[in-house]
Amino acid sequence: MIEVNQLTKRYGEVTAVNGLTFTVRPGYVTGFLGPNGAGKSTTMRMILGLNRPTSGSATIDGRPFARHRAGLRHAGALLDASDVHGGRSAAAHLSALARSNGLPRCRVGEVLRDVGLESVARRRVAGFSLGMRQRLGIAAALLGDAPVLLFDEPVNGLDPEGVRWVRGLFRRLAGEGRTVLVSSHLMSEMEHTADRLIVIGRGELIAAESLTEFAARGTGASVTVRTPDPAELAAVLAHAGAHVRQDEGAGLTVTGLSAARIGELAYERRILLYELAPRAASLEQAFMELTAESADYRATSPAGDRR
Ligand SMILES: Nc1ncnc2c1ncn2[C@@H]1O[C@H](COP(=O)(O)OP(=O)(O)OP(=O)(O)O)[C@@H](O)[C@H]1O
Repeated sequence: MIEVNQLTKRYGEVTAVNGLTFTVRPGYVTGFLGPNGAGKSTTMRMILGLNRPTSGSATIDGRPFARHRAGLRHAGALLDASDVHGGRSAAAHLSALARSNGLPRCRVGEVLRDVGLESVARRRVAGFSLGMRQRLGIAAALLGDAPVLLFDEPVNGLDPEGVRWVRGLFRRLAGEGRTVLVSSHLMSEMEHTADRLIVIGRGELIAAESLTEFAARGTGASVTVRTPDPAELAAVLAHAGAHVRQDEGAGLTVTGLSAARIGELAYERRILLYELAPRAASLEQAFMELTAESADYRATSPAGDRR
């Protein structure tokens, strides 16, 4: 489990992370999302003890990472795939890591197999593509067979087959009961990978919840209602502040009221309901809406419309 409590990091005038509090639970893939510059990498580096917080704390299984004596056995991470000595082979790079962390040499062959780099194990990393470097970075994260794993933008440079593979890998790792935190600035990458989301913008927490809960926050969220008396129900709901659209047949599409509130109002007026179905907004839409204010670098249309 990763626990972040009131974590703050300032670089001079820049506040990269501002009072972040969240928990990342074992057994799930948790997506760590935010626009470019939101503070994801800085937060991950603080969790791993590589950056010192200005204030607040981050712990892995109850202790700061630096206080875990067997570092890589406790938490593995892919932070920057280009951060490898190009003159070394993949196997030599992983062997050096295994040696310095007191891990058995046999792990090197195992993780190279896990990430599909077995056939190029003896090749110099300088000749690797970005996708191969990502796989090598993932292999390094897996080396210690750690219960807690962090991956910063792991999908960068992977081809579609690689993306599918990495999704399957994260699901398997979470299925084994590990804590898996994966950062991305794209909701489309997380939609099919993550069970839960932590969303930040300008260093501050926007959401920490399931995908379903997050999607329900978008303004595109609506409730479909069917009743034998649509005109009367539409009038009641409009009076309560909802926007109501009458669909073909006896259906209404309602925005601005929860399904629970619609059910209560119908019950109070003794209006029969045949169907009461919440429809979530798309995750992408919710993400764009909730982070619009905090996106530093987003193109605007000529009219300045940010949607
Ligand atoms: N060493 C540093 N010195 C000064 N400012 C920094 C430093 N590291 C990060 N920042 C600033 O902190 C903010 C957060 O950066 P960070 O790299 O953590 O964001 P991110 O969410 O990982 O972004 P991206 O998706 O673009 O990788 C940015 O404004 C960045 O310019």
